[in-house]
Amino acid sequence: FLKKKHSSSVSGGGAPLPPGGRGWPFVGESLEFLSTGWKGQPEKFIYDRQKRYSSPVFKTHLLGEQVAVFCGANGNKFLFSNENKLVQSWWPSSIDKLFPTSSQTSMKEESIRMRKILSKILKVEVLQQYIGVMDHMAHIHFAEKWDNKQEVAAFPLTKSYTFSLACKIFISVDDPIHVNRLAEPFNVFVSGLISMPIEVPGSAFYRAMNAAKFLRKEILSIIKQRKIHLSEGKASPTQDILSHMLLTADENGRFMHEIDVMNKILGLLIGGHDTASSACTFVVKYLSELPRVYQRVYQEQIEIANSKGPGEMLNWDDIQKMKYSWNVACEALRLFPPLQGAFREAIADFMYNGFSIPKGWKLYWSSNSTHLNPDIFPDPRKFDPSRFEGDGPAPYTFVPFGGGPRMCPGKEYARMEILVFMHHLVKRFRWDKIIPNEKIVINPIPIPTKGLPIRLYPH
Ligand code: HEM
Repeated sequence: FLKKKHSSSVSGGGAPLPPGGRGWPFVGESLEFLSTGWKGQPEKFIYDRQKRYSSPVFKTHLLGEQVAVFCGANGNKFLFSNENKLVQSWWPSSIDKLFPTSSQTSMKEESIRMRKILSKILKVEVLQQYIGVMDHMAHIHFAEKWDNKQEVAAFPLTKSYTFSLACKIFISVDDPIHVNRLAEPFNVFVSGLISMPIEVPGSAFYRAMNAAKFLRKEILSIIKQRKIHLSEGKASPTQDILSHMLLTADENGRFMHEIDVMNKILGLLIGGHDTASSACTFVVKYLSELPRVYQRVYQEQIEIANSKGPGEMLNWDDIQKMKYSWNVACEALRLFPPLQGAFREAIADFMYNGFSIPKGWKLYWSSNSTHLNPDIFPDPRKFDPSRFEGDGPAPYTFVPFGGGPRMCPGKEYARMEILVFMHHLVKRFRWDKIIPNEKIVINPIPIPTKGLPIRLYPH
């Protein structure tokens, strides 16, 4: 009884709108969009439509919004380089409601200001000082959760690694009881992020709102206590990202509101663990499948390990030496990008490729529209880290972290934590997958359905 809607193909100004469909009333094409991910093929939604409409931009209806999907390197370039000119960041309403802002200024101004502060705090010079902490935390993690085990499930463990790292480096929480108290509500919160924003008891969104309330209260009390400790000289101004955030002013000398600090910390804790744990999991998967790749990573990491004195921590130079390992991680990020893409909103009417894009439309870029394109990455399903040697992929084709002014501010942090993880893993073990063809789902990040159980063989 639900008839698919046909949409008009010409905008008010006369230029044609991009080709495409509207799908079903209310849900639009959301189910197809999400279900291709549940089936492990998120690229199918994009490639099917690109083929059907023979166009690098097509329109669709997702999450209650009229959306234009921009494809290919040119689409990425256009959206990334027109930030705050023709487009601005936009998040689905479920995310928006879970992250309210205290801001009195416009969304655009506020996000530019926040971005500047965040870039200052997550810049390489600040992060370098945490490599030793990451190394130490990784050591404890492996000693407690991997050593002396014959079999483990890699995904829950990588999640525990990235989450405990984030708790330590962002807010100096390292007591395992406290970390565990935060971990569960975080999982509930993340499950509600991409959901229908319906606040009825029992819905994913309702549970996420409750989890968010609890987490806000916890983080706010950590912030208040930290402020007191900083003023009394009992806490260090550089001990973690929270201290940096409280003490970093924008160019007008303004500090962040407590509420914004809380939301940013919440955002970092979320952005900073599920994505990176997915990346670590796929590194584990590919290293078990490809002994030659494993051997080269092992060689690289063992040379670094052997160059260290007893008890000497990894440092920034060591991270720079992990070139092959990073190429391997990049290839895993190309094949299974933790985030499939992100949204923007048109802040003016504009033309793209002969099509009219009306102000207010939501726009979407997707990493898979280039990552799995055989014209850009020949034999795209093949795992081949040499793609990243020399100059590497052409601009705007390899985009797991996005690009332009809104590129993921946690990229360097992620690189460090993934490489430190690889260092500890290969230094200790070889491993086999227990389930040879374990299914992968994308919901919304890619994960092996059974958590990637592996059998460990210590060196
Ligand atoms: C492998 C790991 C990661 C991947 C693949 C990844 C990817 C992305 C992508 C694609 C975006 C959206 C960019 C856009 O809107 O165009 C993003 C945004 C963001 N990421 Fe990451 N990320 C990762 C790790 C991290 C980490 C470790 C942190 C925190 C330390 C972080 C913090 C953020 C934040 C705060 C944003 C929002 C930025 C904004 O809206 O301006 N991410 N990330």
